Amino acid sequence: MLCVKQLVESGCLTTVPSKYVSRRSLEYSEGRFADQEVVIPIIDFSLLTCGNAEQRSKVIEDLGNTCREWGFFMVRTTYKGARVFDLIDEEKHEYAGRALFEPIRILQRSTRSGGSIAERNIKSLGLEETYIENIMDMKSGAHQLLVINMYPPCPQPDVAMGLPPHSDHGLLTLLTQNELSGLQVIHNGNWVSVNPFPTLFVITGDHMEILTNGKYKSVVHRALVNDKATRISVGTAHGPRLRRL
Ligand SMILES: O=C(O)CCC(=O)C(=O)O
Ligand SMILES: [Fe+2]
Repeated sequence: MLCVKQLVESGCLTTVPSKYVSRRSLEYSEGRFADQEVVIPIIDFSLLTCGNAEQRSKVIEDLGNTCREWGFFMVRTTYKGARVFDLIDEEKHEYAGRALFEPIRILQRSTRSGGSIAERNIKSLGLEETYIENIMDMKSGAHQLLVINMYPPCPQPDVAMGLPPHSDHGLLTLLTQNELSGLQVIHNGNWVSVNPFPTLFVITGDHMEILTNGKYKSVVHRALVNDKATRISVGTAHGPRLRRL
């Protein structure tokens, strides 16, 4: 049996093989599609560094409200590496590791961004920014997972699922994608489509929900496929070391 990538590359895929037909309909019980377009919140992190005191505290307040209400938000940032799909080749090389076992720089940067977003999340609850770092002993090591998802075009997008509904473990996941949409999150019992956005999505994970006693929700999300072109998403999940849990 050919894998999905081989099937697509064979050029003769006209229907989805039964093995890949999603057993659950796209509108399965966990959520229905929202009746009207829902606007997903955008948090402007650049204001934390270049805004005035009032703007900075507004960002923290917005972040708290968003984590409580959504467990998901988009980040406006001036950091170029966040727009990895828009970089030209020379720029991409700046983020490459120089040696085989050197971590790719974009991941190191992503660790810092993940850490600082988690700190702000916690601050928005009125706790010390270092609260998670301290109780999870994250100075002595953290867990990071890099996931690269590729969704080739599918001739029958309504019968197949790219990634079934799930929540992410970890504190939060930073997600970026090429220009194609496909990600959906559950909001108020409805599936809401996340339209392409040129920077980062942040998904609150299970550890964040547990550490905040359920105040910040770990959001259920999924990825749909499309029949037009290959969609790629890159996610980095950040959390405490697994043996620390
Ligand atoms: O492809 C996407 O947009 C979702 C990816 C995802 O949820 C994951 O890797 O955990
Ligand atoms: Fe996920």
